[in-house]
Amino acid sequence: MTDTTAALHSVRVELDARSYDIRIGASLIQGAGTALAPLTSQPRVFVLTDGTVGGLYAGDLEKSLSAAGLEMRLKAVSPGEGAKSWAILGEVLDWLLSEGAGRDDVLVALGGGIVGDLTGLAASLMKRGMTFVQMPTTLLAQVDSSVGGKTAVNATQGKNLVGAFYQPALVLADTGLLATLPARERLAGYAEIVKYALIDDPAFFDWLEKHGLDVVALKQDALAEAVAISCRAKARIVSQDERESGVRALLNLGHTFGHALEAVNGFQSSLLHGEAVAAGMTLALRYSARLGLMDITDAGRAEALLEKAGLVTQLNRVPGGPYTSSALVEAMKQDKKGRAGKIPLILARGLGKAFILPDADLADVAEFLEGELHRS
Ligand SMILES: NC(=O)c1ccc[n+]([C@@H]2O[C@H](COP(=O)([O-])OP(=O)(O)OC[C@H]3O[C@@H](n4cnc5c(N)ncnc54)[C@H](O)[C@@H]3O)[C@@H](O)[C@H]2O)c1
Ligand SMILES: O=C(O)C(=O)C[C@@H](O)[C@H](O)[C@H](O)COP(=O)(O)O
Ligand SMILES: [Zn+2]
Repeated sequence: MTDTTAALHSVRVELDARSYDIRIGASLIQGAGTALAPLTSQPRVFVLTDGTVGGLYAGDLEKSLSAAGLEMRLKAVSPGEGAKSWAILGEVLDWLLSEGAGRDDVLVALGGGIVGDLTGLAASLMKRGMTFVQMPTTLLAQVDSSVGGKTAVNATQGKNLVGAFYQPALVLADTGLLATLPARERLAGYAEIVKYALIDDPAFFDWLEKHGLDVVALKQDALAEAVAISCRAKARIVSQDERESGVRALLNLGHTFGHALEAVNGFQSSLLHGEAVAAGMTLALRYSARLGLMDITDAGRAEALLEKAGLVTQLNRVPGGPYTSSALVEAMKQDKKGRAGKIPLILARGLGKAFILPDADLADVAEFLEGELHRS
């Protein structure tokens, strides 16, 4: 019999005692029980999901857990960024406490980045840390949010402002689950894939120019390749700088602008995180060109790659808003990377040549954004 649960790719995140594997492949959910059993001494596994993902996949997960002698205890939150809130985090912790969960229990995030960020933070807080497993079900979560241990909820003041670094013990990325993902969500994940190419992998950028649409169309070979390349890139950076004191900030390319767009939009579903990052990366590259750091035609090549897939890159066409340069710059000041009044920006000296500018001139950024808001 063919082993449909075999991982196609396995990527190791090296973090001393907190090292873990990312397994990537189709049908991994069928072997989830076998993969999780060694992580717990308890006969049950706690699973947090959202209503949509739970409706689609909680049954498959339960079957697999049950075949491994594990009972599933499930909670579903409402889909959407609103779940990354204090109120919902409190509900999740109340649920775990009322179920008697302990440090030796496993808490699984079955869902996209929203469920993953919320679940990871709950796992870090429960009795100061219970075992946490990521089962990412969106493209974005498989290439980015399930890896690296950033967990958070949002605040009215800004994105991800309350959180912790808390690594999972295992990531099971079943690429088969992406078959039900809406097209718009696929594109949001694609934006974070393009990010890795723009950070430090020009060969991957060239590959995406040829095969990017196959990734978005979920053609299995291209998809598995792109997920594995992305996870390797993220694992390499996280292994060097787990808590973002240096090089990890590169993973924030496009995010200072992107998070500002999300905050001004009020975290509504009219603007997804990945959509904000696509526009944010374009702004970062165009601002780099304005500073004379990179060629505007290279910034245009990156913009064309994103646009060809269907992502909106021009600030004046970004959904949500209204966005003003002053509101965006105010929101940028909440960036967690800021120190002593300085706001760093991730900029680029070319495609695949991102770097950290430690102290952005926000008056100049405001003038730049004003121009972008009127770009034709
Ligand atoms: N921790 C990190 O390092 C990190 C990295 C990137 C993004 N993030 C965060 O991740 C969040 C965005 O995550 P996301 O884009 O995965 O969004 P998401 O979690 O909202 O999922 C997207 C939508 O798709 C649905 N869905 C999920 N999987 C599905 C499937 N297989 N089939 C059908 N529908 C499915 C969900 O119900 C949801 O409505 C943001 O809050 C962002 O800040 C965190
Ligand atoms: O893992 C990282 O580091 C990232 O920056 C990945 C980003 O794609 C992600 O959106 C992350 O949540 C942003 O973190 P933040 O610290 O800027 O809130
Ligand atoms: Zn992101």
